[in-house]
Amino acid sequence: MGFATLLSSIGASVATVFVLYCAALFGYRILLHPLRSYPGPFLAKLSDSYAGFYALTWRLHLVTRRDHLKYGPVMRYGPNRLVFNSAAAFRGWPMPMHSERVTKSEVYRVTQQLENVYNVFNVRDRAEHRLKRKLIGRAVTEQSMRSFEPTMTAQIEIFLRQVLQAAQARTTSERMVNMTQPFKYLGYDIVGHLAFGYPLKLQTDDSNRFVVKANAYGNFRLNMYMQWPLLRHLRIESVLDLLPNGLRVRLFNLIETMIKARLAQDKDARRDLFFYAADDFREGNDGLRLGNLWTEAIFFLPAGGDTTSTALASLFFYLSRNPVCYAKLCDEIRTTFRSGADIRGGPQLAGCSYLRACIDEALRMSPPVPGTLWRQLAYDDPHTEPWVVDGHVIPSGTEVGVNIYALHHNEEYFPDPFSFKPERWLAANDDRGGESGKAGIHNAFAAFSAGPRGCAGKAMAYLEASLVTARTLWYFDFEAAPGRADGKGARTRGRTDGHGSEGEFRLYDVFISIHNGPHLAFRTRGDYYRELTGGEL
Ligand code: HEM
Repeated sequence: MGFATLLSSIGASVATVFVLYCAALFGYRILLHPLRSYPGPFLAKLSDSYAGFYALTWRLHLVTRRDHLKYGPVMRYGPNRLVFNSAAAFRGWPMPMHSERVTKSEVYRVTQQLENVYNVFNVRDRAEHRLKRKLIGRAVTEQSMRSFEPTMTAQIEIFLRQVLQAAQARTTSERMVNMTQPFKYLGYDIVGHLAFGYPLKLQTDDSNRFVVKANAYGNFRLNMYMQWPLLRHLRIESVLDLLPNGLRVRLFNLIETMIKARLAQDKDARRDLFFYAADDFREGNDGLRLGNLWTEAIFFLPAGGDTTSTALASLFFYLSRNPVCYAKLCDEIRTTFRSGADIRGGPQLAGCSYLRACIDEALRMSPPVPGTLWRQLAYDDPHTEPWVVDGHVIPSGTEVGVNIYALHHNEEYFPDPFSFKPERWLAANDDRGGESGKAGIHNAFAAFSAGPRGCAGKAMAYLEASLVTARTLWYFDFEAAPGRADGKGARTRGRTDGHGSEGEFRLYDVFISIHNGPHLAFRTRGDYYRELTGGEL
């Protein structure tokens, strides 16, 4: 037998074995698998490539909602995955009897850089998580926020002075601002101070602005891995690391600079994340990089920098398209406070119930984390009774999730889901127990997730969003910039997985949301703005 013949017969045997393996695997998944009777897209039952493909196109949140409309409230969305679209399923896992039994699923491991180094976001061991959460949580408690507020306010004032510049510009195009950028820069500047007391200065200098793009690419890659874990073996990041001056390399260098700058100061120099966590989070065996502090920083910066800016961009979008809501909110802010400087965290700001309702409604319609957060029964769960989610007994090894975007647009909880209606959050104040009442819709509000793995920075997010919105409306008026479509045209002709309506702020899902716009035109309100310029015109 010639060499070529030998080679081709080996090739044919390998191909046959592969085809038989796939046939057996797919046959098992369709005919014998414990999830076989659940409805769902056929390809998703065979392989995670279905979700992986839509993650690649940034539309997985839209497609998941569309599929729920077709297949119902529980569907098989991967060989071992079930996704639910009900408040009962969402509230089910943080219920006391469940919370100790459930943890983040295996897929979060794809976000680890080293096998045994975890951060608060991806750690799966519950005892280890409790410890990390306690340390990280200290930096973002309501009490810590009170001492951090002056730093946050100083950054917000930079933002407001830039808005003033735009409002006073001569030409229409200069007066128009694409709000995605200033909100991203503000978000990162604030979280840079909160993490390591570090002035990232994205608002005033473009040297570090690449972090926004670097984190968006990083999240996109990780989201792909989370949806289609097989892709992880491609190790794209190793290739990216070879690119001199690539975004990932620059991001890592910047984080190293931030940590080193903070290490050079006294621990007590400021009340930042480092202050609270430095004694427990040390350098790794390989030095600073990949140590605990490093891995926490890699997560903390986008967690705090990207999310709140999405909440603000979508809120400003909806306010600029809903004049009645805009007027009501202005009235609340402008009658509650006596000056812009008077707008601070505390009972008065917390008492602005319409403001809070507007923020919640924006978070509902355009959630900064729009996807499915996968959970699994903890590997060391000592209980013998089954894990039940919304009446379904979950077979062992199954990953379960609720898609935040789909739940937030579920008409059962949010009638007319593509309309911006802050009133829905106020309407049922007297009907706390009722299904359609406040308690009912709060149960289906998942923007911050819930339970022990819910967002640690929720208090900070509300403070930041409230201060920015209230102070902007104190000094300025704004409207949608003429000639800019923003949300319009979101429906793609012939496609059924487009965004729901023309009035929706378009988000793209890369685990966090990315977006563009809204484009707004600002006007100063009377001469209140002089407070920002020290009295100068
Ligand atoms: C509107 C703004 C925000 C939204 C919508 C949001 C949403 C979320 C969500 C959905 C999770 C759960 C992720 C998962 O299960 O995989 C989460 C986790 C987390 N968030 Fe936020 N977040 C926001 C702002 C912030 C801020 C400002 C910080 C801190 C500076 C922060 C810190 C964290 C941390 C530390 C976790 C991990 C919690 C844990 O696993 O124990 N977040 N966030």
